[in-house]
Amino acid sequence: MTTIIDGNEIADSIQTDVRASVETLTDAGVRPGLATVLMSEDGASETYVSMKQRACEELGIEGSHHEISPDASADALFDRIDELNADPSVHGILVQMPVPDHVEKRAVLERIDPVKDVDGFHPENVGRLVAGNARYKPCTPHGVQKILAAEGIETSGKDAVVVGRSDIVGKPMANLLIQYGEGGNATATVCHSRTEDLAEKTRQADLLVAAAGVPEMIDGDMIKEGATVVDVGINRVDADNEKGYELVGDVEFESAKERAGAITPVPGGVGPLTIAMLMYNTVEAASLQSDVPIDLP
Ligand SMILES: Nc1nc(=O)c2c([nH]1)NC[C@@H]1CN(c3ccc(C(=O)N[C@@H](CCC(=O)O)C(=O)O)cc3)C=[N+]21
Repeated sequence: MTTIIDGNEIADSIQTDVRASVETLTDAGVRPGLATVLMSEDGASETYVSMKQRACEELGIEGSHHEISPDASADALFDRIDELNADPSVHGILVQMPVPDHVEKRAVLERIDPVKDVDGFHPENVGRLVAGNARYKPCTPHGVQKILAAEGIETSGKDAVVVGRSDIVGKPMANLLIQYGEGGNATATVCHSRTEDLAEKTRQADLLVAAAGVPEMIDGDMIKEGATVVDVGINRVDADNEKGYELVGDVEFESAKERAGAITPVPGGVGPLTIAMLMYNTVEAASLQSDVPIDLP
């Protein structure tokens, strides 16, 4: 029997722990604060940012949202980041990606105070992660590790294949998988658009993480019998419904579930964990910046 992993349930349980830490901090006079910054009019980006703000509200985190016109200068964004860096009530800053083409993404990530970088994208935090001394683990790969832990899926000694080499998912995911400790000790292979014979690689995987951003590119034929399949893709494809689109993953769910031992759906798989781990990193950030200890698993 294939296990269909319930990401919402795992995210809820993490949020319960996060809520307890929010209370610890608030009782000590520190209300955790997260600032989201959006420089885009893209519908999906607006949806994701509002989901993050809603999660803040539910957990007692002070959320503030900042919109900057996509036509504004890069300096308008940098000035706002500087203000948020200097604001002691803001412990975490998230600049929603993508930013417009005239704004250099790298410069944005480097502008955020690394202690407030709850995405974990600043080069200092990337370096710390690779060195095995992470400050904030990037939310999506960290969420994948939480899914594996919640389902009791062993990674140690296993063949893990990550499809996609992005800075926000593929690279940090592979790094976490090869690290010492729980959720690590795997043999990780990273595949991408130039990989020759992708299916030959994915069929070796005990754990397959699909994070290429290509709708339904992984089908059942590419999956080893009994493998764990984690689908990170969240793709909007045109559909004949009132929204005009539906969400599909990077995995063709119907054929994949016939082969997988366990599989995450889209929606309701990794997505909710990404939000939960952002909240987790925000309370970590508040604790670090205030020296009030918290106890998060
Ligand atoms: N600086 C930055 N940090 C991010 O973490 C970041 C970002 N930029 N840019 C865009 C991506 C995308 N992302 C999602 C998070 C949760 C869901 C999620 O919860 N999805 C629901 C469905 C949502 C729906 O209905 O549209 C689900 O999968 O069940 C989706 C997408 C965070 N991102």
